[in-house]
Amino acid sequence: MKGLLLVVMIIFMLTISNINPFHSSTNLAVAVNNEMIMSNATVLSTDDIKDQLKQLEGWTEKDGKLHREFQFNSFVEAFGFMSSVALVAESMGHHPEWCNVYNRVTIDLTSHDAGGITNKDLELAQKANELANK
Ligand SMILES: C[C@H](O)[C@H](O)[C@H]1CNC2=NC(N)=NC(=O)C2=N1
Repeated sequence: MKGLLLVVMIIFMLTISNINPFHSSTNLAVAVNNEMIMSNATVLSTDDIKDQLKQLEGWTEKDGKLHREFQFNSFVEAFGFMSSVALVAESMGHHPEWCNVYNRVTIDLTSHDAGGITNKDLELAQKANELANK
């Protein structure tokens, strides 16, 4: 009887102290999940960006953002490129800062939520290059 009372007391103490052994796995899962979400939005180091830019034709880092200027044969081609990039950006939930003057499109990429350049920016830059070369 005393043993049962002790077990009940321990469970009660753990419950009110928020150390709940039955849900810790859920808490851990949430923590891991948050880390996974955050890992997508992790700001890259200068060295990492330099390394990645070697495989990213035409892109540079300018004012803390990925930067590239595209030139097309016409305004219509430039606008078509922008339309394609816009659809990709929307599907990613990640959007460019850009400007269009006649047949030229200037794109700057940064992750506003994260406060710097992340893998999402590299991904969108690569996809923009693929669309420009189509
Ligand atoms: C709610 C919405 O998905 C977020 O605000 C997205 C939208 N597009 C975005 N685009 C960019 N470049 N950075 C962001 O942090 C960002 N956040």
